[in-house]
Amino acid sequence: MENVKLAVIYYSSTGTNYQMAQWAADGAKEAGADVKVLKVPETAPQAAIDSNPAWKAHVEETAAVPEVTLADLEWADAIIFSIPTRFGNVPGQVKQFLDTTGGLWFNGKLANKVVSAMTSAQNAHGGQEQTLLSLYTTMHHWGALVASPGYTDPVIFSSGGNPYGTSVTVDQNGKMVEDVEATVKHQAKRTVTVAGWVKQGNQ
Ligand SMILES: Cc1cc2nc3c(=O)[nH]c(=O)nc-3n(C[C@H](O)[C@H](O)[C@H](O)COP(=O)(O)O)c2cc1C
Repeated sequence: MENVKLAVIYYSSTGTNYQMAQWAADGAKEAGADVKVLKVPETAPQAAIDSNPAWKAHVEETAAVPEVTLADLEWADAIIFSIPTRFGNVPGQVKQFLDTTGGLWFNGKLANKVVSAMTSAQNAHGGQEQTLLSLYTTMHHWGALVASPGYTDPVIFSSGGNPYGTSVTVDQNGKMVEDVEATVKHQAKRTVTVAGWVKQGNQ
């Protein structure tokens, strides 16, 4: 999908969603998209980060990843979010960022973005689907076009079968339980393909 600009926007405390964002970027690049991987700014107090060695290490390892800005949202034709489940909802860091998009929304700059989302949780039924739907609520208000994967490829059945977006379970050691790499890449390709159709139709 030449010319499709994709922002992969992630939040991650301990690396899972960072890895999923990288796979999404790889899948979209294979499909020919122009891709940026961007992190949602951290808002937690440093003391909270320091209290969890895995969180602290991840923040340090990803210090060089650019933080998402409103200009990135305006630039993108397509957006893939990758965010962990927090009590069946989006992390506060993500909500904080979404709540800065009012000006873009007011000026119609978020309408017709093609979006999809991915998530992770510690439990197999710990709220993954609800987290994706919570995020998609905001996408509907944006006037974005949600390109959920549905069951558009057999690979989706091999990794938990979540039609709302790829989701993965993370064990006590922070390791992914299901192998979702191919599913993430399929979702990324589908998102930029749909964005290409929308873009072409607009020209
Ligand atoms: C405040 C908080 C709330 C969480 N809520 C849930 C939950 O409702 N269900 C669940 O299965 N896991 C929950 N988790 C576990 C996270 O979803 C898990 O650590 C995350 O998916 C790992 O992603 P990351 O490595 O990208 O940070 C919670 C974690 C935190 C810190």
